[in-house]
Amino acid sequence: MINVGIVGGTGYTGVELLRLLCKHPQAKVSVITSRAEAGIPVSDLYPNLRGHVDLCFSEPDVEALGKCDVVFFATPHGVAQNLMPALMATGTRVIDLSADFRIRDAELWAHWYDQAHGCPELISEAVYGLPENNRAAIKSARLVACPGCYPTAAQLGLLPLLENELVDPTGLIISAASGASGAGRQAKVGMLLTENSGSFKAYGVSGHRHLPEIEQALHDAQPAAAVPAAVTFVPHLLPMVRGIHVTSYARALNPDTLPDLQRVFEERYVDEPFVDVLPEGQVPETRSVKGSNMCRISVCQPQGRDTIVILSVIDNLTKGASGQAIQNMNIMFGFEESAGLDVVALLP
Ligand SMILES: NC(=O)C1=CN([C@@H]2O[C@H](COP(=O)(O)OP(=O)(O)OC[C@H]3O[C@@H](n4cnc5c(N)ncnc54)[C@H](OP(=O)(O)O)[C@@H]3O)[C@@H](O)[C@H]2O)C=CC1
Ligand SMILES: CC(=O)N[C@@H](CCC(=O)OP(=O)(O)O)C(=O)O
Repeated sequence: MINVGIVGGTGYTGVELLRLLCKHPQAKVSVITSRAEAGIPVSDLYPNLRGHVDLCFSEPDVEALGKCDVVFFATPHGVAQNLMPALMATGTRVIDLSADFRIRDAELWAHWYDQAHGCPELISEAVYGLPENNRAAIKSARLVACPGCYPTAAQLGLLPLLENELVDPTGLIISAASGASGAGRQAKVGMLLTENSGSFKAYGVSGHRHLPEIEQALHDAQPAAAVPAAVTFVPHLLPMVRGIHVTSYARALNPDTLPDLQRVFEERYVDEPFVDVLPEGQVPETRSVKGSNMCRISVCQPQGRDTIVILSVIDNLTKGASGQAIQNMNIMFGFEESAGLDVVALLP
């Protein structure tokens, strides 16, 4: 049994970590932090955890966290990077759900996140935590940077095409939509029920901070990588709580010699416990992954034309954040990859 610490336990990804970890056969949460709720029992704030989590929130404290085998950061960007040097000096391993260590170029990070990076010296050590692409490096990592929610769904949809050099990497279009829990628990007017229920809109059209992360990952996916991947990424806000739906469009490089795409996807993910390629002709729904760590994908070539359409859905809080973080923990500690994650989606 390993001891787990969570920094940022009152947020949506923090409480999702607790929901899953309290049933994990080989991990026990022993420290859970919140500055605002320090001293309060977890079950007072989250009654679904009553009888499952017998802990109080505490102030973030490096000494207490350093006694854990692994610490999850479920904090806004800019937080993990400041605590990281002291925490890693204790020898504990770290899984960061925030964006702090996802982008290899510290200046690019500073540009998109509008602040200087507080710990550039550890960026090169961080391993990007998309298990479907990086399992071997995750296993031995001391610091794992979990992918963002949109980047997870977008990459899983596009990787098979880019890895096989089937599509033009410079003309990728990713149209994505997320439920409101993607924005976190902090009060924001735009996230009020009265502001977004019964309505649908795009945001971040001129530039969203997930763009450089997606481009970096898709560029890495190409074997030759001669041309940088260039993506048009447009996120939307869906009037629901959980779920991400991504529609990606990619133009075939050689439409006349395209292989059977359904087979390409099925073969790419045949051994993946958390990627489900749907049978030809079916489309994925967000409700089919709600509360689960699954990504469901379908691929289609409408009218046999040059543009390939890939649909991918995840739960932003599970495969898009906390479930994927636990999947990474399982890999790092040599546990069954699906330990604690064998959850069937909640439908209806
Ligand atoms: N929501 C989602 O779908 C996804 C989120 N992420 C990322 O995961 C991270 C957490 O997201 P989410 O759970 O939505 O965020 P929330 O805003 O819901 O929660 C943030 C948590 O961090 C704590 N916190 C805030 N500031 C600090 C600080 N300076 N020091 C220590 N703790 C702090 C808060 O508690 P307190 O202030 O009391 O200490 C709270 O528990 C973010 O980086 C987010 O971008 C990634 C993928 C998907
Ligand atoms: C609906 C909504 O607002 N979604 C958030 C998702 C960002 C997120 O979760 O941040 P990271 O994955 O980078 O940590 C947004 O667009 O800012």
